[in-house]
Amino acid sequence: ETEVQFWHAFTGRLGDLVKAQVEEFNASQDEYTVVESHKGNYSETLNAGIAAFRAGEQPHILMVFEVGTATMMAAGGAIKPVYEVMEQSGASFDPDAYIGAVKGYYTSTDGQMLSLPFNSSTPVLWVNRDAMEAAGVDPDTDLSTWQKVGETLDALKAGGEECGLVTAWQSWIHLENFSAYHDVPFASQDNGFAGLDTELMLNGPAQVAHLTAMGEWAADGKFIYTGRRNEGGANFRAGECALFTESSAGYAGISSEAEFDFDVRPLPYWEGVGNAPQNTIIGGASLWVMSGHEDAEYKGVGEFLSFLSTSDVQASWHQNTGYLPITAEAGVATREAGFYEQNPGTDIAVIQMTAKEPTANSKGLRLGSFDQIRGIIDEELEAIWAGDKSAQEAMDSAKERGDALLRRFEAANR
Ligand SMILES: O=P(O)(O)OC[C@H](O)CO
Repeated sequence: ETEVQFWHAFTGRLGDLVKAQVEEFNASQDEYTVVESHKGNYSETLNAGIAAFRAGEQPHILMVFEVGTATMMAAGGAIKPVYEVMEQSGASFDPDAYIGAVKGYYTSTDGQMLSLPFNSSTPVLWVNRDAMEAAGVDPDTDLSTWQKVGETLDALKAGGEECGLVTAWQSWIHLENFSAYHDVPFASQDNGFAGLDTELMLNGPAQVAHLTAMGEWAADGKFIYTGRRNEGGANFRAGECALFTESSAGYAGISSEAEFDFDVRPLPYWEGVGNAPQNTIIGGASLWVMSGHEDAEYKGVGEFLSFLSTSDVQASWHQNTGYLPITAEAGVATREAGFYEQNPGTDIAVIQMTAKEPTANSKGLRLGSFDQIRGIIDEELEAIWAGDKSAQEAMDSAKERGDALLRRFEAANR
């Protein structure tokens, strides 16, 4: 059997679910064997793929988080665009079946799909209802705006809650999505979509006001900082925190581990700031096919990607994980099966991302070296939470340091 190597970044419940998908595909036919390997977190997996390519040992399929998209798009000869793989493999593939907001992110300017939007998410607010109740706060309290969240954090603290708010992916949620959701730019040139000559604009008044409030909540012990990625998930799932801003895909772990009553709400916005609520943007990852392999192997890659996009596989993936259903058909099948009625709130992510026509500020981000830039942003945010810098100082510095990397990327990819 022809072997297809698939490198991904999933552990825990998500890792088990990917394994199950691969096993199902392998059992469904006898021409190809997909071999899945966990290569660390999203950044480690991206770096492992790049290093392997340089050594001529690249896998066929590499999971790359949304942050690495511009880097992969600029990687030219290292990748084989998905539309080409599908065309050549003859596997069934209908690019129009994918929902626009998801497809658009991974499509070239001339409308060709470059990578498969396998696991796409958007951030939401997770609520530990038992923790709210224990602190004497009505679990149905309106948490739609950050103004209301601020009041609730006061009430939670007064009721003895030691971790009012925790977050995953601070830059993604509190800066990148924050900017889109309030319809303010994160970077110039339509957040990088319109050209490589883009500069960060994350130090604007809306972002600074939000981070100032978060910094005050951190100083008061109402927002607890746990790490740059999804470390806070462990605290939330253990029942230690009341509110958790995290990916819709937090559902996979929360639904399988939480021993408390939880619900999910739209990401809060600041009433009166920008055009909030606009729409939130995509996160998660997509599957990139790497160049340098045999035709017969690409045929197997095409069959596997086609299998992953089938309505049944997508519908159950969406329902088990909280990732968006990447095809319209999988969304309809999920609704018709009564899943959203039985699991209220699980359709919030799709609605939040697609309810409004995206603006130039809310289509997403396309910035080179963005994994490294996120590292800079994380460092600067940590300085705010620690009380070492004001939000304005930290974001001015993030802009200056991040822009230097954007200039280098521009020079290398002109
Ligand atoms: O947890 P995920 O897979 O939804 O990813 C969240 C962020 O997009 C990572 O950059």
